Amino acid sequence: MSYQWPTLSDWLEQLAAPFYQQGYVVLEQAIPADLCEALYQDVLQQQLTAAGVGRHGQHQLDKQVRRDQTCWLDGDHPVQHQYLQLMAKLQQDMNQRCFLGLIDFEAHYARYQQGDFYQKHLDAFIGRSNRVLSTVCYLNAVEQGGELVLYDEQDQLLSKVQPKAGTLVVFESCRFPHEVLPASDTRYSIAGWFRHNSSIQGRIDPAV
Ligand SMILES: O=C(O)CCC(=O)C(=O)O
Ligand SMILES: [Fe+2]
Repeated sequence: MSYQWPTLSDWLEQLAAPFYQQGYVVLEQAIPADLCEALYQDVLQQQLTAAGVGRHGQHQLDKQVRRDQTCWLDGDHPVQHQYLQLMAKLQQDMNQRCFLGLIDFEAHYARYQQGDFYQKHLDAFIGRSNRVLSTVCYLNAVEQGGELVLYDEQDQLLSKVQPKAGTLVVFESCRFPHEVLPASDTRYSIAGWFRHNSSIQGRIDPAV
């Protein structure tokens, strides 16, 4: 896989323009091809563990809801740091253009193996989470299965995304229900969330 990555300002424009119009964007070839390849090699080395639902003591392993395996990104690791730096640029730009007040970004690698899925859900509920924008970046191409399906607020199908290395999806966390259909081929991605700074009942990031 190789492609020419645009200038930073073109990149930001390609993401921001559709996002501003519709609250979500699906952009192919959205991270540099060599970075994508390095992240893919990196995730293959990681110890991934079964993902849970909820946080802060309410963390549950719920295999009815999701079956992926995850590992949080760590800014001390050079390749992961590069990805986080790129997302920091996006954060800055989103704050300037859309006044979102994002202060922070958290992200994890995820692996969906054959049969793994994530049922339809929202990443945040108004007043119950600091997650503002959800991001998913795909690290490998899959022939079939594992599509991300995005719905609108009326539960109408908006977009079905076939994972492809370098594709980035960004959407408003509390607005778009979405699901991951059962994977056939093993599928690697980075799911991340930009957050803002309101504490809710004294906690910075309660369960979603
Ligand atoms: O991997 C995807 O396409 C979406 C994952 C997701 O919805 C999540 O981790 O919350
Ligand atoms: Fe999600």
